[in-house]
Amino acid sequence: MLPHFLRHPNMSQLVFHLHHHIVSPLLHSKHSPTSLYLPHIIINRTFGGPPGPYRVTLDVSRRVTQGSPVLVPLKYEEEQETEVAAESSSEMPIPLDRLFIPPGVEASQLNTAKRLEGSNIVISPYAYDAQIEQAEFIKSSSRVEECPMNGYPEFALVGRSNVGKSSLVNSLVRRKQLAMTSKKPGKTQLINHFLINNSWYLVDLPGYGYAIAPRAVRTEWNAFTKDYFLNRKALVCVLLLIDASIPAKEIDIECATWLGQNQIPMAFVFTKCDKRKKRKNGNKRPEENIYDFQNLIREFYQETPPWIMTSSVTNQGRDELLLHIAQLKNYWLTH
Ligand SMILES: Nc1nc2c(ncn2[C@@H]2O[C@H](COP(=O)(O)OP(=O)(O)OP(=O)(O)O)[C@@H](O)[C@H]2O)c(=O)[nH]1
Ligand SMILES: [Mg+2]
Repeated sequence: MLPHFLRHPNMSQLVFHLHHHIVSPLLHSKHSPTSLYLPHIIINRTFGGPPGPYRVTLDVSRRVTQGSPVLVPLKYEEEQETEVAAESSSEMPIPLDRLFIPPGVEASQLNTAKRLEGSNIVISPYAYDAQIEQAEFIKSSSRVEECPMNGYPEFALVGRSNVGKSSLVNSLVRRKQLAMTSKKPGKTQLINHFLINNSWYLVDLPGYGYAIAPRAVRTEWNAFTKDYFLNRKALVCVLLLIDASIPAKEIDIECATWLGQNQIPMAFVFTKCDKRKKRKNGNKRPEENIYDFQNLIREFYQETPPWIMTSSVTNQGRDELLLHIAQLKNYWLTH
């Protein structure tokens, strides 16, 4: 460990300084031909807290094989709990490298940026007009070619059968049964388009991993959804729903991995965060399941993906998810 102590007035200057005076020289110094050592920089500073001074530590012990992707070797850690205006007092601060920075946020804005409660999502200047005033069921389709073709931006809900996709649609639009829900998995078998505020679509997709469905149906689902994810031009973001009341299933990890490897814009929407099963039976809290899940999928994502906690019973995360949808949609419409 090589300790360095720097004083710097703002984060972007600090990062610039670190890269030019510390990271670059280290990367270009005497390394063996097959491997190099990436400095691992720890900056003790809470996101959203006051600017510097920062305590910077260089850890040159991480060996990275040449040819593997060079990740920006910066790690930010909290030194103390600093007051952060946007976060509720009960929430833990999130290190900067675990935050999702949406498009439209400049590096210089990071010092003052706020994040959505119950999520790792930073709020951008495009987070406006988020409320749903009008919601209308448009059609059910069984193939991508049958889906509406007017090019409105689209947000697709995907996830295991019974995870709560249709319930989330109803919670977002504040209607009891706009989307049909059921205790029995496999209720939604078609792609349902809901037109919101006459300007964008919320799409309820059939659930995956529906065990009772014949294998042929499941294979077809895979072919269909992959086609949809890869070729639907108006698809702004896939909302992958994961049940936070239980540990993630293998099929959830598979889906998350596939989306990450194919670089499909997505967000993890954790559902059923109101459900707290008894700990004495070995169950974990939603927060713990969410934490475990992220560790399982981290390596498949180049950048930290966005995640948000929701419940269709208490409507936790409803306004926050709508704000995230709005900031992506508004950016998409203007670029
Ligand atoms: N406690 C709790 N239960 C929920 C929540 N969301 C959904 N459920 C319940 O989970 C069950 C399945 O919900 P659906 O919304 O039909 O699930 P789905 O993902 O649309 O399922 P398919 O259409 O079969 O793919 C229902 O019994 C819901 O009442 C939630 O946030 N909290
Ligand atoms: Mg459904």
